[in-house]
Amino acid sequence: MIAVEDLRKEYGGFVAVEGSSFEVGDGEIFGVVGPNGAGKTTTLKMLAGLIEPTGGTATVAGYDADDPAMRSSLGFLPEESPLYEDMTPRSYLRFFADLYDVPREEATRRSEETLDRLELDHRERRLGDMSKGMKRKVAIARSLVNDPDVLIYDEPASGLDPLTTNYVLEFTRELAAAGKTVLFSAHNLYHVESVCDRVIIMNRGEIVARGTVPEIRERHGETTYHVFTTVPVEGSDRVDDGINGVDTSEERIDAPNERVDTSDGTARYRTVVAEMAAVERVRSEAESNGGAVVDIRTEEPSLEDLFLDIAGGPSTARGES
Ligand SMILES: Nc1ncnc2c1ncn2[C@@H]1O[C@H](COP(=O)(O)OP(=O)(O)OP(=O)(O)O)[C@@H](O)[C@H]1O
Repeated sequence: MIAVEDLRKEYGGFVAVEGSSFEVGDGEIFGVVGPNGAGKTTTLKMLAGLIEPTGGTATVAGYDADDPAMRSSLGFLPEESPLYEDMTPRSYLRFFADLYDVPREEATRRSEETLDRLELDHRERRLGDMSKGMKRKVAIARSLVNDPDVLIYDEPASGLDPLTTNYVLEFTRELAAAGKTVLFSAHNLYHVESVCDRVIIMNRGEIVARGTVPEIRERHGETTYHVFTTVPVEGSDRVDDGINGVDTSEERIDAPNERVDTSDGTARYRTVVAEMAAVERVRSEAESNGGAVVDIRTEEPSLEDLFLDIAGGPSTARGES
């Protein structure tokens, strides 16, 4: 597991991470998200023992993060992971297994299993001749050669096509299901939402939101109602009442839709509102225009929406000019 308490990193007078505290349990996938410069990589590198914190503590798999003994329990996948171009996936993985003193047979079995799971062919091809996606798979396999308890993955799916991305996300879920602790950072918030049990949102070096996505949604988000009517709803002033800044623009729905599409090609109109009271105003206005409400759907904000709301301000860290 991972335990972080009041972690801080200063570069000169510049505060890159401050007051960061969180815990990640065994079998949990924990997301670290935030805009550029929020302090994500700095946090991950402190946990991987690659940079020294200015303050606070970080424990990884029961070791202080700066204890070299911790490395044997950690699989770190940095955002950029240059590989030795003249090696093949097999020789490269063997090389790292040797560094960790993994017995040869065990290392071969483990590496082949991971490469099978990630569907990496051409295991004797020169790494320098492989695509970016193939190299990423080799880097992921490398993070597992020592069978670590804790995985720290920075943008694991970066540069991968959608199919391979799905393999990697599914694979990450399997690692957690097998009891590994996974810290996962990615800019693609749909990936984060689909794999992470809990997340923290960082901005300017600090954690500004935390919890499961539904918890964050409850605290910071707003459900919106999409009201479909048979007639345009005029008088947006009236409709706007109590809408709390949500986009209320009416939009003709031309695209086919299970319920909205009608066999006689009748148009439907959608109004987006933020409260049930506003739905009723749309209904009465439609009825007074000779129409009716034909459908109401609720839409919950995605992690992406929440992120933009919470961390949408300038991403400059404090102390930066
Ligand atoms: N070695 C360094 N010296 C000085 N400042 C640094 C150093 N490394 C990082 N920083 C600064 O610390 C802040 C946090 O950087 P960090 O790389 O942790 O952000 P991030 O959230 O990972 O961003 P990104 O999404 O762009 O990768 C940034 O403002 C960055 O410029």
